[in-house]
Amino acid sequence: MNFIQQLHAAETLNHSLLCVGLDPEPAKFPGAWKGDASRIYDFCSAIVDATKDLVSAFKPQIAYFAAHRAEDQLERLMAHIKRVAPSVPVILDAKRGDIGSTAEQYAREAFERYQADAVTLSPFMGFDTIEPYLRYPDKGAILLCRTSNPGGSDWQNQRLADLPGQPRLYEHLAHLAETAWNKNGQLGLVVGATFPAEIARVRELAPTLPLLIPGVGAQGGDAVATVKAGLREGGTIIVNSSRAVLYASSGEDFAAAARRVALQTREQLNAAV
Ligand SMILES: O=c1ccn([C@@H]2O[C@H](COP(=O)(O)O)[C@@H](O)[C@H]2O)c(=O)[nH]1
Repeated sequence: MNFIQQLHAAETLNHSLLCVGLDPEPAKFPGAWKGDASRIYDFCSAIVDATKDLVSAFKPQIAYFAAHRAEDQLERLMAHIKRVAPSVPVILDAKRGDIGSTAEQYAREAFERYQADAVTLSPFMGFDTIEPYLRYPDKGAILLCRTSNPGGSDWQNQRLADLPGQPRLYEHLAHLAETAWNKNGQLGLVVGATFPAEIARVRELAPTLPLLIPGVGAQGGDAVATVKAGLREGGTIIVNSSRAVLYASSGEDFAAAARRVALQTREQLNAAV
């Protein structure tokens, strides 16, 4: 099964559009684990175990592991997810972007070292920096398009004066990703839940691509508006929530609390379909 097929299978199995983001911050860990980076695996695997039947994907963000020299724990976590939730695809949020020879190494890191099913990429350096990831035919490559942060507007909303109709940068990227760049149907796009109008515009330009949508929960994005703007027959959405789920409780009940928030979020998304 390729990434897109895996995603659809997990959506159906778990009746979910929710992706739980795995952004471990030891300073926020419960009880005796607080501040202890050697507990990153224990914390994240407990979250996985508590939510694995509620999600369409998991999304570990690599910086939260690398910052604590915890790449070995990320490897163990990826293996754990494959073992306990083999139907749930894992998106490695790495936002890589570099020349082709370096991109080949990043692709090996994501797909061979970590066994990710998809990876997030910055398309800023052009198609030759994306192509090495597409040599893994079963894997997904999800390109930053209209990001959830306010500063995303600095570049992504600028108009490209040389192109017919002067599209905005994010609009042109959405078009390329739906058409010329999507050689084997492996691409998806990142669009922030904080900008529902832009989600709708990206969906117009890229009717079939999966949209990874971070920004509900801690960033305040509207779950209902996200579903209305992004979900179409033939074009799914992967709605990510990280901190709101991970840190729903700072006590020993953190995994049960994470499950409650994941369940509520899944139901909110499903009610908007
Ligand atoms: O535009 C983007 C792209 C990626 N992210 C990532 O998603 C999560 C969001 O975490 P929350 O705690 O739910 O806010 C995080 O890993 C970001 O690096 C994003 O927020 N916006």
